[in-house]
Amino acid sequence: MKEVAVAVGVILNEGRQILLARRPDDKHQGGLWEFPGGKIEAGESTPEALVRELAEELGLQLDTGCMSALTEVRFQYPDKAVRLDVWCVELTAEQETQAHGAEGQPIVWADAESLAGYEFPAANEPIVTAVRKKLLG
Ligand SMILES: Nc1nc2c([nH]c(=O)n2[C@@H]2O[C@H](COP(=O)(O)OP(=O)(O)OP(=O)(O)O)[C@@H](O)[C@H]2O)c(=O)[nH]1
Ligand SMILES: [Mg+2]
Repeated sequence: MKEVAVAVGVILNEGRQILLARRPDDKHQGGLWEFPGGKIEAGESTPEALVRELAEELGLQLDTGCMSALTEVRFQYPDKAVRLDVWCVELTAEQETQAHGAEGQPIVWADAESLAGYEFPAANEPIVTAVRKKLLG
C-alpha cells in the first residue's frame, strides 16, 4: 500500500494548551479528535504544507518560523498507510484569536494533562506521548 505523507500540527497557545479538532464523520478516522493538518503535496516541505493546511482548516495566517519538528510516526491502518510528520506550532495570543473551525469542525483547547481523555486515531498514540513528555516532562 502506498504510504500517504501527512503534515500534522501540534498547535500550542501561550498558555501551553493544545488545539484539537474533530474529524468529520465521513472522512477517514471520522468522529475522532486530531491534531490539524493534511496531506503534503508534491514539492512542499512539511512546514509549507502546514502553513497551507492550517490556513484552510483553521483560518490561521502563519509563517514557518513558529514551527519546530516534534516526531514522526508511521502507521498502517487496515485501509491506509500513513506517515505523520508532526511539528509543534507556537501561536501568539493574537494568532490564537484567529483560530476557528473554518470547515465547520468543532475545536477545543486542551491541557496536556487532559489529552489522554480524548479519542484519537490509533496512529496518534506516540504523538500524545511525545506532547505529554514535552509539556509535562
Ligand atoms: N490531520 C491529521 N491526520 C491524521 C491524524 N492522525 C491520523 O491518523 N491522520 C490520518 O492522516 C490522513 C490525512 O489527513 P487529512 O484527512 O487531514 O488530510 P487532508 O486534510 O489533506 O484531507 P482531504 O482528505 O480532504 O484531502 C488521514 O488518513 C487521517 O486519518 C491527525 O492527528 N491529524
Ligand atoms: Mg486535514
